[in-house]
Amino acid sequence: ERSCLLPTPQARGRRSGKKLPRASSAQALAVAVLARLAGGSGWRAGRHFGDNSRQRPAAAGRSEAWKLLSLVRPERGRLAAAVGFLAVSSVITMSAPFFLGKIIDVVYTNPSVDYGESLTRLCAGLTCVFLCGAAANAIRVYLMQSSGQRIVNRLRTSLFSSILKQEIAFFDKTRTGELINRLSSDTALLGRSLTENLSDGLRAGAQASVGIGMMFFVSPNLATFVLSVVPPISILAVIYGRYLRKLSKSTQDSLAQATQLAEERIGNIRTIRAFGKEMTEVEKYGSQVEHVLQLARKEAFARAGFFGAAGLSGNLVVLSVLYKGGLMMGSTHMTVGELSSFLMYAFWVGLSIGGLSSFYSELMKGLGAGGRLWELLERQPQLPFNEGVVLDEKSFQGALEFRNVHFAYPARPEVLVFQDFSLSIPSGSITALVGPSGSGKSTVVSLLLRLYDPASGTVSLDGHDIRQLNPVWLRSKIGVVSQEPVLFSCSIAENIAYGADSPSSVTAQQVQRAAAVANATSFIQSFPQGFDTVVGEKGVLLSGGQKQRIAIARALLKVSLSHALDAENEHLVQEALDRLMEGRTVLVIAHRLSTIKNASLVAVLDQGKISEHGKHEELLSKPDGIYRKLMNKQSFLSS
Ligand SMILES: Nc1ncnc2c1ncn2[C@@H]1O[C@H](COP(=O)(O)OP(=O)(O)OP(=O)(O)O)[C@@H](O)[C@H]1O
Repeated sequence: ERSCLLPTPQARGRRSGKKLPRASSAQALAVAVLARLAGGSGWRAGRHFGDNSRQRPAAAGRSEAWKLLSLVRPERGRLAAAVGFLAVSSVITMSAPFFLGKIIDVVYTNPSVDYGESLTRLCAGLTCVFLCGAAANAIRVYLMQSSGQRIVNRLRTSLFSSILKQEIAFFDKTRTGELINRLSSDTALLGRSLTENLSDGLRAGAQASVGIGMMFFVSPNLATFVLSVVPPISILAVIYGRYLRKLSKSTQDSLAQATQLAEERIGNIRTIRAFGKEMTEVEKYGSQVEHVLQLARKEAFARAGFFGAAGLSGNLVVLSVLYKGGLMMGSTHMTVGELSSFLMYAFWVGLSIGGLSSFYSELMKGLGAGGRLWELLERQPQLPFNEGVVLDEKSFQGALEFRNVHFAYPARPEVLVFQDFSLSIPSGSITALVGPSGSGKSTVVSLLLRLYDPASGTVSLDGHDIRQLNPVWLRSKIGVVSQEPVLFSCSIAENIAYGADSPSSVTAQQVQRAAAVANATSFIQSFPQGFDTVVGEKGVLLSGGQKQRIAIARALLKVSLSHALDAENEHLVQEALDRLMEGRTVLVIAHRLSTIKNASLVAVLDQGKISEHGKHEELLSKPDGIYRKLMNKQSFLSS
């Protein structure tokens, strides 16, 4: 049952008087309560609760580069310091081969002279310089990483806030996993790209160019030779690298699927436990990770080839440099120290070029993540989040009215749920809303909560269109209790067959029979794919009662249906509901006769509008009335 309860001053006098409807807690789906407040009058225009989510974020509409800069700006002090330390450590790193070559020459060319003292001085000096280089590098890494983390934290907080302010229709259309990915990996990717990766890239770029310069300085001949050999190898490496990335992406995708399965099953552990399906789920997960393993094996094979070839070509380049350098030494164009320096520079250049290529791919990943993040960060909620008028609480009556409302869910715009729907719920009344499953009873509550706006027509509270009211304030006056069964992201047939001990051996006839007993056949057959319609997070969106009937069919395949609450429990919940409804305007969405009989008014919802409205007895006395037919069908529920 779903109810809305609205307060009235008069209702106070009735507190101890009128008996309230006995809404069945076992069937309770939702109770919406408009809290009761004392008298007064008028609008309090222009009051806002907190921030205004419809204001455009500061970065909106600016260029991509400007947006990135706006993220980095708060960290500019730390980042500038990090770049300074980066310059110091790079200069030291790149001067090392030159001085190490000098040391080798001192040792090698003066074997007969006593070079011990100058060697000690040179080594001690270089050790101090290296220590400074190491310290500068450590400080750089710390500053970059901590700035990156701060940027990521700021990004995550604004993103989470932006997500939570989106309208409900956005969540109808967007998968949760996608949003979680934005929050966790995309923010981390962008943060890293802007800090550590940028600094690694800067360092690699500086070291590669200084290294190449020094190679030419030490030996122009040898440098020309190396630079004619390396580029073709690099091109091959880039092509192979792309292939590897593709493979690695398939592995990641397959892993993501396995993770999604695990996430859903862990989240629904109670249902799995109740059906004793732990081992079935373990098997399903096992076959998913087996697929990941197959892809990972292929990737490992490709990687093994790549690293083997990379190592071999590196060694071959070094060998050819030694060979050519050796020949040059023989003809006295080069000293042994120069050859050593050259080799060390070549080594650094190789490392730096590798660093540059990973900088590039990380940068691309970061920019891709950034694009996706901006889209979400700058998305304007289509319904206001926390702005609008707040009614003066003293004059608050709690009278509700739906006038000529047309409505279709944004996720299914082609299906009109309401067509010219009008309903008046007087202040302090108890109105029961009845109607066939899927007729839009829950939608009435959603419109009341302003989770969606009608396409046309108005929903008003005390005569004020709720579109002018602050939704946060409006919802603060409404309490909702709901009870929804959980379905898995697979077909309706699989969801029903899930109840059997061995789902694979369940026949289509058994599934259909269970659905028929659970009164689910007609709505299932109304879907184009019938029993093969995929439901759950990715599938079509079902009404609460439709989901319940699928769940009932699922339970029917296992054991006979049992009630969720025992009598005592039900009594306790009922008492709480009675207290909740006391002195309030109540809208009960009811199936039970006992509940409906106690309502002051009954409204029958059929084909998008109210088809009958009046007292229970009046409606029941109409010979061909829809209400009468509905009651006849559902009377077994009143027991
Ligand atoms: N979020 C949604 N997006 C798209 N369609 C929806 C959504 N929620 C419900 N619907 C559809 O809107 C129609 C009305 O649903 P609603 O939940 O209001 O029915 P109901 O009368 O409360 O049904 P029940 O008694 O079975 O709970 C149904 O056809 C349903 O499939």
